[in-house]
Amino acid sequence: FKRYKSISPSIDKLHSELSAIVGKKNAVSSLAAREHHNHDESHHTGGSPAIVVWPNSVQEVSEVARACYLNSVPMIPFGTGTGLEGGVIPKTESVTVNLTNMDAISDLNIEDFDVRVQPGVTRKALNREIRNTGLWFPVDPGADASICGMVATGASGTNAVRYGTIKHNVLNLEVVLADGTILNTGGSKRRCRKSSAGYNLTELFIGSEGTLGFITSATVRLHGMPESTLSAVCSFPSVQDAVNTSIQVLQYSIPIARIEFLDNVAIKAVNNFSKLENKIAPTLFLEFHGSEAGAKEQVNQVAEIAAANGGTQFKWAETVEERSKLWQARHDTFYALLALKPGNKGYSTDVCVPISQLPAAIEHSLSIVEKYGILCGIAGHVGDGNYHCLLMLDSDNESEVLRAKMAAEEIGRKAIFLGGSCTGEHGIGIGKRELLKEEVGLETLNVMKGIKNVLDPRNLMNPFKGLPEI
Ligand SMILES: Cc1cc2c(cc1C)N(C[C@H](O)[C@H](O)[C@H](O)COP(=O)(O)OP(=O)(O)OC[C@H]1O[C@@H](n3cnc4c(N)ncnc43)[C@H](O)[C@@H]1O)c1[nH]c(=O)[nH]c(=O)c1N2
Ligand SMILES: CCCCC(=O)C(=O)O
Ligand SMILES: [Mn+2]
Repeated sequence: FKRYKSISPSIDKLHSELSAIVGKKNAVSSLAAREHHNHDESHHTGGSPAIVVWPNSVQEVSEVARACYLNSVPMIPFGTGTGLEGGVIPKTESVTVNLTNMDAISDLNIEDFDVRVQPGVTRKALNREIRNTGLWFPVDPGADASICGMVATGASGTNAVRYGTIKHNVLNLEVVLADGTILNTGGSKRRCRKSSAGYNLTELFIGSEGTLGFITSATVRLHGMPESTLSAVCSFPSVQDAVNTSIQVLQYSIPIARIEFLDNVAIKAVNNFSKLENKIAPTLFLEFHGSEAGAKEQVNQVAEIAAANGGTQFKWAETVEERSKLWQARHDTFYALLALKPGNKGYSTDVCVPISQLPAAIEHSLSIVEKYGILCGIAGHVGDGNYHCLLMLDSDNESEVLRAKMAAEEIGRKAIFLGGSCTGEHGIGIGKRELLKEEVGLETLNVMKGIKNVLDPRNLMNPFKGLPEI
């Protein structure tokens, strides 16, 4: 294989040092390894890492970090590469640290509803492992992402309206800082539901996108499996009617488990891709969890609200298979939309607004994509006020790339204007660094920069991501 030819001698020296730490076969600069680590699932592009390492323990991560730190070479943590903001893409000559070899699930406390996972554990792997305990881990970005990667991006998904986002489900983190220091954000072995002890360093690392350190294990909360689960689809005369239904469901404090919006384009795409037969109309995918009586009561209340907004009768997913087909289709919406224009890349926006502002935000988004002439499908976790416009673009078409970028920026800016965020769950990554500045303001940004400077004074942890340049 072709070995990477570095421009700086320090990389060759570092390669030998890293091989001595993780073993020769776990410190690689082959073209295949470099290309595997030069992209995520987004449209973003950049360079390839100079070296990829696969540490096997937290001590090895610490020694790898120490070696990179002493050689002043940037490091990029790599989970499962399903991110949508280019977070794992190198922007300078870097070492990518692939954490998937560390895949232990430990400290399962069934009575306390918690468990500890290393970065190689994905959400599906955890749920497989604990399936006979009556517990589950509900945070579900469509992809089978690593749970530590989900912590790093501040992820959520379709269940957040009922079970919270990853932020609400983390009790403690073990992290390795740029200089190799190992620490537990809540203190060693802490796994209590609440703590007022000191600054909340656990939340500091949630959504830090690899810019503050490596997350080498996460202690997360589990939930009891519901006794009864009912799923249904309901279509509406207009986007507003569907969105108003979800707002009213929340206003009545109905503890709905999932309430997901898909527009006409997205419904057409999932029908084709996942062989469903939904009416082409603004649609809600719904799920209810509870005791048998409790879930039915929720259904009756939501059916009444939907009908008052012109919704059709619920179409039920009757069997377990039908239910998982429905939610797999929702999770595959990104790929379903891309299949509408084969060869295109997807540029996903991710705004989150106060729920009362959803109708105005979505209406504005639709006018923006029309203005820029971009094909777009909308899928949203409307129960959280969070939705995605997936802008389809041909990456060889410069004008289209530019127009999509401008559209995404205007959509993000409008959300900020409405009291919302430019990213509800995907993160800032490469593309939203300027919007972050507009969202939090200069004073807050300066505090963030100060924190970055304390934890990573040489700016070696995933530079050019998250924060605008210092
Ligand atoms: C089809 C589809 C659908 C969705 C999504 C993706 C795809 C392909 N996502 C996005 C994605 O799954 C989500 O951002 C995951 O949290 C990324 O986890 P990975 O392990 O793949 O991180 P990945 O390897 O892509 O890294 C992402 C970022 O986190 C950092 N990182 C990763 N592991 C780390 C660690 N152990 N320590 C420190 N930093 C680390 C990286 O450096 C990078 O900056 C999503 N998301 C979502 O929130 N809701 C959703 O609905 C969806 N839906
Ligand atoms: C098209 C949306 C991008 C992925 C995502 O976050 C989701 O499906 O919810
Ligand atoms: Mn999403």
